[in-house]
Amino acid sequence: MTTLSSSSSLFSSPLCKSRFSPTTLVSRTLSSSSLTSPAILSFSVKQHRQRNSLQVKSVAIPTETASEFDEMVSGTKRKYYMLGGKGGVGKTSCAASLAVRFANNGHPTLVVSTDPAHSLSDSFAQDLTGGMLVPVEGPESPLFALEINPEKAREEFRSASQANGGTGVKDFMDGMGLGMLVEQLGELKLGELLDTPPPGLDEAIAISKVIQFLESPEYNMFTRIVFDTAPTGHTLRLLSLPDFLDASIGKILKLRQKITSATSAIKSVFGKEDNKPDAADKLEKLRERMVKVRELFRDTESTEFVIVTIPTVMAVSESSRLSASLKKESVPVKRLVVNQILPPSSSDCKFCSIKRKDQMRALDMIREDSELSGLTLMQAPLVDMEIRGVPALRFLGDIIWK
Ligand SMILES: Nc1ncnc2c1ncn2[C@@H]1O[C@H](COP(=O)(O)OP(=O)(O)OP(=O)(O)O)[C@@H](O)[C@H]1O
Repeated sequence: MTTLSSSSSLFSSPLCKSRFSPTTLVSRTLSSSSLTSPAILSFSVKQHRQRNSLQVKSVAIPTETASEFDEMVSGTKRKYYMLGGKGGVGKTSCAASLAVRFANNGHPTLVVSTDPAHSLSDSFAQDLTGGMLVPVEGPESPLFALEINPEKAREEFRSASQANGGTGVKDFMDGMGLGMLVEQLGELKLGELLDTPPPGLDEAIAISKVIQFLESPEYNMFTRIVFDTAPTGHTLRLLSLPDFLDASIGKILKLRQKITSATSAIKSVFGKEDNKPDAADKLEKLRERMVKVRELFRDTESTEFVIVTIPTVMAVSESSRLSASLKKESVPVKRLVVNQILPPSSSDCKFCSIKRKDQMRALDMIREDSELSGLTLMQAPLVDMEIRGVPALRFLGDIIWK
């Protein structure tokens, strides 16, 4: 069994004389009056750690009012949670902890990393590479994790697209004096696009891959799907990418149609066989999945995008822009997780108190921000341990997702 260890404090700097021991574990909404002095629930990390190392089945966390998590967990209809934000703010930790929390509350859950720089394996302290679903040991209901291998997914996409403009078709068409039609395929530069993929392409392909998985009956059991998405820039490009790819593939398919009708006319004269039958089908399927990705992101019934941030001016500004872009793209956003908040320090640590003041200013900024103030705020403290493995994720999840 993995136990939580805390061998090193995050505050071992000479500036901080006392060992850091956070006690402010709270999730509140922005409508509450005292954001700058969050209510302190007397529930220490130490207590939590003790409970986890004893593997207590249900961790009783004091709650303030009807919980946000109640809403997230209710119903057996499948729901998708996409977690995204600036790099390094704790997206993976939050996504993995949410997945553990769902699984511990009766939902067979799948957690997927579509970030090309995966850290889900590190977070679960388990090897999840290989592009297949891997069972995660520990939670009460089934929890599976999946790291999509972007290279592999892209390769699949490439072979589908090349099959339409590849040498097989070209040679055949050249032979028939219709090579210029095939050249038009080249002008779409899909091959180039795959050699130097724009940010977002890997993710779009990864998400479409997940949809492909979920279409098969053996994956019907999952009622919660949590996505650990790539950092903000990728996510924003991803949102416009399906339209772009949809258009490109649409053009290719039209050309393919022209080629097919030209070849069948020639075939009927010369009796030649075209043995490239299913490439267009494959491409069409891919296009359909891209459209599904786009629809999934905008489906208010089943999907929610959760923005994860930290209380710094830079992160809050980026979150505000992300929220605006998501709104523009009609992606449903309701909650904002502010991670790594320093609890008030009882020691005379100057570094801690300056840092906390800065953080409180950033929280004020959130409250005053026109984009973010309408979101439900969920606060998570910076804890003095590495969030790794199911017990640690369970611990973090119980704090954030209340
Ligand atoms: N509340 C927290 N308290 C202490 N450490 C935390 C907390 N949240 C995250 N961390 C730590 O911060 C580091 C980065 O977290 P994580 O990998 O979840 O971020 P990320 O946003 O997914 O990063 P990337 O953008 O690089 O994928 C990890 O070492 C994680 O354990």
